[in-house]
Amino acid sequence: MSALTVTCVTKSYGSTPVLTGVDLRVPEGGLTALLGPSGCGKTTLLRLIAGFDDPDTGTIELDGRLVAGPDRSVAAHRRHIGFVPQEGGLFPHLSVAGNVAFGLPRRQRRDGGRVGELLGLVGLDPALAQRSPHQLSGGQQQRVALARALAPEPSLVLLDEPFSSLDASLREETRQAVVEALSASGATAVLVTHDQAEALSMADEVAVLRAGRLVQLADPRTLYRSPRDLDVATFVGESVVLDADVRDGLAYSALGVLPLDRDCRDGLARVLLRPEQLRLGAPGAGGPTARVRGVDFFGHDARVRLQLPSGPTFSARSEGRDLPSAGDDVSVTVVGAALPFPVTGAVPIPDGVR
Ligand SMILES: Nc1ncnc2c1ncn2[C@@H]1O[C@H](COP(=O)(O)OP(=O)(O)OP(=O)(O)O)[C@@H](O)[C@H]1O
Repeated sequence: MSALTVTCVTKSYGSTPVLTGVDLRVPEGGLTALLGPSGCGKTTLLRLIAGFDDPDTGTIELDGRLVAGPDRSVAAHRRHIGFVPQEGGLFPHLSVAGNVAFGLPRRQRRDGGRVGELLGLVGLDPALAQRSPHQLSGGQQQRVALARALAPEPSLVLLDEPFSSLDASLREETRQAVVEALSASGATAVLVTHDQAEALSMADEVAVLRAGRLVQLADPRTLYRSPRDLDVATFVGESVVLDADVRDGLAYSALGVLPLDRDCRDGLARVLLRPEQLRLGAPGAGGPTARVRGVDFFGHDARVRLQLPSGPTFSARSEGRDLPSAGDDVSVTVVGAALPFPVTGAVPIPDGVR
């Protein structure tokens, strides 16, 4: 059964539509990320689910129970939903234990064991229980906020960009702790994020929102490998987009003749590759030659920015060793298949490679 079912939800503020016909199902025990650029309606959808606002049309069901719909709006505090806001929202005058116990049913509030259990669940040392929130790091505060949200064993936990205020190293560690805690508790969760890496690495399913519409709902691998369109493709990861002529199942492109990983009718198309599919070698080692325009070094790997003699630019991902330098010429070969998107109508071929 779906823990959360959103059906054809629409919401406008004044005359501005913010959500249009959104359908979403979140399976029980799953973590679904709502991913989209700023202003696409993620927070609005989360607020409607939480009961902080009502949809104009459509319905929301939690565990099969209608909580929002025509003539029905169950109050937020009766929806049995846990909420983890952007910056934790801990009560500053309460200790860690006080904050966590606040989420517990009244009869369990004096049960120190349960507080310790919840702190353990989110990977925090129970010795922190008597600290004040301001004596914790940002990541620890977010874990306490999650422990508080999980305490009453809610039907659903909503997390609104909970890692956005954390620095990179803390963010990684906190994400992992949150995924583990959610999984161990069996909770169903919806995470709002505009960070594609966060969505792909944490979620069981990712719902991509664009301008108030849900454009794709898929597991992370499917989303990355088979995005519904090029906008989704470039939003969920770095992309190499080539103009191509498709004939008999092959794409004739500036990077050579590429196999396709799904059927595509003959004619003009754009094809998608991911930068990690490109291999760089000495000039003449196979594939076209490109000039290195720059290298962004990340340690574990690097982004090599390239340009073909005919003008188009694109990037490859290369291992951190033996990297070329700006001004070098390299050969570019493609590993694996390209994903085709037929170009409909008489669309002029723009840049070629992005
Ligand atoms: N209470 C409101 N009144 C009027 N317009 C609003 C209101 N809340 C949100 N909006 C508008 O609705 C649109 C969607 O906002 P929302 O906060 O849901 O987007 P978002 O995807 O969560 O963005 P972000 O990632 O920046 O938080 C925006 O254009 C925003 O200005």
